[in-house]
Amino acid sequence: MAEVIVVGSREAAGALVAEAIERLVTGRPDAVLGLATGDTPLPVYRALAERVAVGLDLSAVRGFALDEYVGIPVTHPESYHSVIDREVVRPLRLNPASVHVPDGRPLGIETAGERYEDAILAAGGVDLQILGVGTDGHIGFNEPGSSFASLTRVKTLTKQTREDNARFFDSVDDVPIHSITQGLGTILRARRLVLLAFGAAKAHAVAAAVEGPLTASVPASAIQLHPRATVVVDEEAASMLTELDYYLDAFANKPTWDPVII
Ligand SMILES: N[C@@H]1[C@@H](O)[C@H](O)[C@@H](COP(=O)(O)O)O[C@@H]1O
Repeated sequence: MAEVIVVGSREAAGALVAEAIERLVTGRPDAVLGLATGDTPLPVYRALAERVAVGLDLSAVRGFALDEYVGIPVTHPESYHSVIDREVVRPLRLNPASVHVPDGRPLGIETAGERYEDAILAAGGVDLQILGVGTDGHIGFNEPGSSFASLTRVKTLTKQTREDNARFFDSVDDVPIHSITQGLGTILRARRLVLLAFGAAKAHAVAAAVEGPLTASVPASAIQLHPRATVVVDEEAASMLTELDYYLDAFANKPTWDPVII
């Protein structure tokens, strides 16, 4: 099962995951990070940027974003190319040439998924994958029904996801209909998974992912198949977990030899 860690705030979650990433990179300067977009991972990136400001060197780190919209120019401010550049590459002083985002441009889109898979394999795989979760239980843009074996490919977004993401665009009609996303099979190959979720709106998705049946209807439930998955949530996002007391107890009694996340 996934290890569940309940934190008091988004900032505390960011600090916890940033510390694990610093440990990872200290041991392996060219570690490969799986990068999520959305609001959820921002506290992690902010906490890492603070560490970079006081000397942490992430310049050899490599990165692979989870997903990208299809059908908007890469230069669009809400393309995940732009978001990753703005929220991750620049503040963390990563080498832009080492950070990859799926190619959502129409030309060659049929083979873009395969090319992305090849690039991840050539990099030696993802060491630590950061994940958020959609209110409908999607991870990346793997909408409900996505195969647990899926690899990077084009997915049609659900109405719910387009409505959730409309806040980044002028209107819901401006949210692209298609995306290109790492598959659940791709995500499960990462050596470590860290799924973050904050706020009551995510409580249902978190409970379904951690404790619900393994089902393609809740793509995030795929994390139950991963041997090293950690779920970092605030109290609101944890509020529908039936076994909450057990998770709190397990974390309070975590063996000292067992590091948090990494
Ligand atoms: N493709 C992204 C997901 O990777 C992200 O997890 C989800 C939740 O977003 P937020 O973290 O803003 O709630 O939104 C988008 O759909």
